Parts: sequence; C-alpha cells; structure tokens
Amino acid sequence: MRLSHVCRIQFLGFGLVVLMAIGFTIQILGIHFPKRRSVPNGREWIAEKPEGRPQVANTSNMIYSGKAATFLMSHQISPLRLMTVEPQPSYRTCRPRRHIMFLKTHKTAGSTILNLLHRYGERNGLFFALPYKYQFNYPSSFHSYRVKGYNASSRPHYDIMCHHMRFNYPEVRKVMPPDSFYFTILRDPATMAESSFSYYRVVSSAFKKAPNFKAFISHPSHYYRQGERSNHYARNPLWFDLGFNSDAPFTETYANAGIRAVEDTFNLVLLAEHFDESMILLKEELCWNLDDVVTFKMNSRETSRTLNREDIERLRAWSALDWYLYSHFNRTFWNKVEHFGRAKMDNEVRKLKERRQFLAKLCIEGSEPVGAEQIKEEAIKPFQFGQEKILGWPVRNDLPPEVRMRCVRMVTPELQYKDILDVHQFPVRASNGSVLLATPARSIGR
Ligand SMILES: Nc1ncnc2c1ncn2[C@@H]1O[C@H](COP(=O)(O)OS(=O)(=O)O)[C@@H](OP(=O)(O)O)[C@H]1O
Repeated sequence: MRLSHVCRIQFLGFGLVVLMAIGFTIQILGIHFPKRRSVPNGREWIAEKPEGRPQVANTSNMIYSGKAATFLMSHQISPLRLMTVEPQPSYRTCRPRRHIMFLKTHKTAGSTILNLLHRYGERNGLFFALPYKYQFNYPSSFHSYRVKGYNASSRPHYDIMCHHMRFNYPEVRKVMPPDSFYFTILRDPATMAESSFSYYRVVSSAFKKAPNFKAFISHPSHYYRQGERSNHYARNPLWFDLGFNSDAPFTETYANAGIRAVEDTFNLVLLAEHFDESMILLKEELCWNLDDVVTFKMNSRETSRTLNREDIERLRAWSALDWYLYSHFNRTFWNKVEHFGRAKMDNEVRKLKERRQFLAKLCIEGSEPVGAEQIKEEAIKPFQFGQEKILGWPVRNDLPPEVRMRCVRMVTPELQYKDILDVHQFPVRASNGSVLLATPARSIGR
C-alpha cells in the first residue's frame, strides 16, 4: 500500500518535471501560441487592425495579374493576408506603446527606423510632432517652437516625434507626453565616419579640406577646426546629436556623465550593426507585432570603402567620446539580448528575415535596391546627396492596388513620407472647403 503511494508521488513528480521542461523550452525558443481564429473560407482574410481589433476583408474583388498572380497563387494566399499584421499572442498582457520619441542620429540607419514609425503612426492615426521643413532646425539645439502646430498655451497632443534634431530634453519634454518611450540608435564611429565623409563632404569644412578619406584618417586634426561649417559631422557626431559638447576633451568622468544622462532619459539604445536584434528588442519594448518592425534598408549607398584595422583604430581614437559611448551601449545592448534569451532572439531574428525576404519578393521589382535613375515614381525616389549613389526600391506594377499601396509605403523615403503626413495633419483647404495638396516642404530645401 505504502509502496504504491510512493510510486504515485514519484510518477506525479516526474510528470511535473516534464511539464516544467516543456514550459522552459517554449520560453527559451520564444514560441508564441496565437489566438485560435476561424479558418478563412477562401474569400475572407483577417486584415490589418488599426485599433488592434481584427477586421474582415473581402478579397473577392481583388485584381490579380502577371507575375504577381503567379507569386500569390503559388503561396496559396490572399495578397492582403501577406500584408497582414500577425495577431497579438493571447497571453500578452502589455499594451502597445504609442507615445514615442526617437532621436534620429545621423548615418545610423535612422531613415529605416523612420519608415517603420511613419507607417505605424499613419496606420494607427497617430499625430506626429513634425518640423516645418524636414529637420528641427538642425544643427541648432531643439526648441519646442520648431514643432509645427505647437503652442505653449494650448499644448496640442503629439504621439510620435522622430525627425533629425540636436537633442534638448527640457524642450522635448514640453512637446511629448510624460509617458513617452525614448529611444535612439548608435553606430561604430569608424564606419560611421566613412559613411559621413562620403555623404557630408560637400558641406563639412574638415571633410572638404582633406584631399581624400585616407588623408583625413591620417591627420584629422590637420583639417578640423572647431566651429567651422558642419564640422559636427566630422568629430563625435553622436555626442553632438545627443546635445553634448562634441569638442570637449575626452575624460572618463565627462564621458561617464554623458552616458548617465543618456541612460536616465532613453529607454532603449539600439545599434545599427545589429539592426535586426535591435528591431526585436524594440518590438518587445513597444509591445508591437513583428510586421510593425519589418523594413527594407533605406538610404544605403551603392558602394562603400572597407576600412583596415589601423583606419578603424584611428577613427575611433579621433571620435573618442563617441567610441566610449558606443562601447558602453554595446555592452548594455548584449546584456539586454542575454536577458531576452539568445535562442529566443535567434528565433525571432530568423522570423524577421524571412518576413522581409517574403515581402521583398512580393513588393519589389527584382527584390533588390537600385539607383534612383531606375525608379520612375517621384513618391519613392531616394533623395540624392553626397558622393555616392543612394539606393531605393522599385515597387512592382502588377500588384492589386491596396497591396501596391502598402508596398509603396514600405519604401517611401523619409522626405516624401513626411510630406504625406504633413498634408494629413495640416490639410490646406480652399475657400469651398475642399482639401488642396500642400506644397511639399522638399521644394523649399531640407
Ligand atoms: N537596416 C539597416 N541595417 C544596417 N544599416 C542600415 C540599415 N538601414 C540603413 N542602414 C545604413 O544607414 C546609413 C544611413 O543612415 P541614416 O538613414 O541614418 O542617414 S541620414 O542621417 O538620415 O542621412 C547607410 O549607411 P552607409 O551605406 O554606410 O552610408 C545605410 O546603409
């Protein structure tokens, strides 16, 4: 009798251990159990949900043609479904965050992040704190009166702020709600300098004076003078964008004080070199879905120069404050990944890459970025600046209109997207009340 009792306890204990092991494995792999939903009847698909509620879209009147039809049919799936946001896992207790401040640093993949913020905001009817042109009077320090429609007495409600600025927290705080999520992105100062040299050589005095990049790397101080035109791109540009003194001599005490200020203000600091991991961390922190953070690389150059070890060391030493900052947030970034779970992260990154590849096949003519001259539509032509060609994404013409529209939004560059949002938020009305298209600020200058 006692023996069978002991056996039963042992059996229950063993079962418990097996269940715990299964739960632990699920946790590590980050497997989500989506809500059970009704199987589509061939005509109906769960479509995008602006307010988080599923809507049913009838796709029976969709137009299919050419290669698109073959692609869509080969995947046995409705085109709308391809553009669908995955359902929220049923156990998720968090609520998507919608008050967001992104500090867009220069040459750090910020335009790609802007694209996802623009899309999310537009889809969810959020209100952007927009600059009058394309930047908040950069390189001057940010001031609230630079936000279109801002009025200190009436304090309009803004949800997202994301265009280039030199950060100035007291002024930003006046504009953004107190519960805003602050994030930014950093890049290794060496590769960043290579990108900046190519892009900003026409404007930065230090870059202009150097006969070539190699010469600049060998003797940066020979070409650099504090305060000369656009030299904030040439030394410690991250430090500058964060609102600090980029010409201050490096000391650990000073650098640590800056890092503490960033940590006190920003909820998350991302890394351009680890963009996909960054997107997963961002998605988790914002309680968003995978599709919200799927992007195509924006603002990339046709060619770039490879740096050798010595070049890298020199450039990091030249921008010592940025290198110290980057090294610190590189450590905290990987601590966050560790905390999230490496295996889970790998799994999520794999899903992100697959989704991007899938959407590239669906949306993009040839699936690869091309030079601006190969893109006919002004709405998606990349802005050209600097010494190298900036690439863009041609959208296939044989897609059903709604799908094509969503594809176009995924590759709409920052400047054109800002114009679209501006027109939505500040429609110019004729005397009869009809909406006139506002003059794109682009025609006035960046
Ligand atoms: N997803 C992703 N992953 C990694 N790197 C990326 C990504 N998206 C953009 N980029 C690279 O970021 C550089 C452009 O940065 P920005 O868009 O911030 O430039 S800008 O300041 O707005 O002009 C530019 O770098 P360079 O090509 O070295 O110039 C882009 O290639």
